[in-house]
Amino acid sequence: MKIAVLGGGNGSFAAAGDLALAGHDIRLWRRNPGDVEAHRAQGGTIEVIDRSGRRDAKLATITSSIADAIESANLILCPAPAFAQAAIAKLAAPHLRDGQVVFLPPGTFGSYIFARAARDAGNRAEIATAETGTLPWLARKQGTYAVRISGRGARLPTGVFPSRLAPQALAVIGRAFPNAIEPCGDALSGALMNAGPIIHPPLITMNAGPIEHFDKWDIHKEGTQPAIRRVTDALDAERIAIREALGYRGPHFPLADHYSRDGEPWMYARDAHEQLTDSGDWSERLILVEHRYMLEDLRLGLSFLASVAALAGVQTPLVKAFLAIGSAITGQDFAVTGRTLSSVGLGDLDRAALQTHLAEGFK
Ligand SMILES: NC(=O)C1=CN([C@@H]2O[C@H](COP(=O)(O)OP(=O)(O)OC[C@H]3O[C@@H](n4cnc5c(N)ncnc54)[C@H](OP(=O)(O)O)[C@@H]3O)[C@@H](O)[C@H]2O)C=CC1
Ligand SMILES: CC(C)(CO)C(=O)C(=O)O
Repeated sequence: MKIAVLGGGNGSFAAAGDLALAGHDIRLWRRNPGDVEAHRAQGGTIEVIDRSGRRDAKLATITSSIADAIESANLILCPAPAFAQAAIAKLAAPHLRDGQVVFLPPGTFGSYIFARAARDAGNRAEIATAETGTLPWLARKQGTYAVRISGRGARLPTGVFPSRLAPQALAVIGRAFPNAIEPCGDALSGALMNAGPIIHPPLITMNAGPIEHFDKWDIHKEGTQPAIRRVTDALDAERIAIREALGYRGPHFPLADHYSRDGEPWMYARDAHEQLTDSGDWSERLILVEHRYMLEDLRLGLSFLASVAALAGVQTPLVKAFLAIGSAITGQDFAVTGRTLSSVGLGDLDRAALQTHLAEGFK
């Protein structure tokens, strides 16, 4: 299948490399022409490192023209941080065509931002946008053209906008992720599966001391202690309460299952947490005020959860507490700079009107 992969971070390199090795025709788009030229000069490959060893994946195209990347792609994959979505969506919007599917792993409701950008660009093509709860690869770049994959997505709960197009959209996405895609309803349900805003805020704020003191700190190894896990579970309970109040059925993919040795498997294979900590790749230098854990998951992810909680009538004391702590750490008011239903253009809708819009799309 022809797949456009947008972005140049860990997730985009893992996606491009892994899907090329699986036999797909990969068109990688990056914003910086210099990075694209250098990658072409290197030969246009990505070295994928995993339990099977090291393999070179040859990409079909590497380009800084998003139109070229998207043209004739069946699936457009955007594994970029949520704060990049609006800019990328605006560039892609005029070029999207009937039948194409845009998939954001994960999304923070970015699937709606892509759909609205197409609409705002006057593009009336019948496209579907979709999102799931995590990146289908636990991945860190190892140098400029190599990426280590420590785990892969096994179950990807996926919501689609508009949800009336879900059967067609999920069939396309399923060709790239065989046996992993699980329909979870509309795009808001997909957004409410996102694990990043649950796992990262407690890890980075409760580890703020060691993160700032040491050159490198592994938030998943030494940084994941029982008190933090208890807070993460309580924060996750707020996310699940929002889902239930809005009528979304389970499974809700509680984050606790990610750490568990029995019970329901989570989104990655059962030993993923151990694989991740054993890799050593998450022993990182984190600049708290700049890192995506703060500016993506805490600022955008939790502010979005807070706004949906308000619509659903659910109390979310921990969501609010972490937003306040994040704002204090960064000196930025996340109530102003965050993502909300209003900031994506849905502030005027009540619950029923929102659910109809998510099912039907733009008229
Ligand atoms: N990595 C992982 O293991 C996991 C990641 N996730 C999630 O997956 C997503 C991707 O994560 P990851 O790849 O690690 O993140 P990175 O921090 O590696 O992504 C950064 C990349 O995003 C691209 N980017 C940033 N801003 C823009 C922009 N305005 N326009 C175009 N491209 C932009 C840049 O590409 P360029 O270099 O070309 O400029 C940059 O290299 C995030 O939502 C993350 O939370 C979830 C679970 C695991
Ligand atoms: C590995 C994981 C799931 C937790 O930090 C992640 O989201 C990341 O590295 O960005």
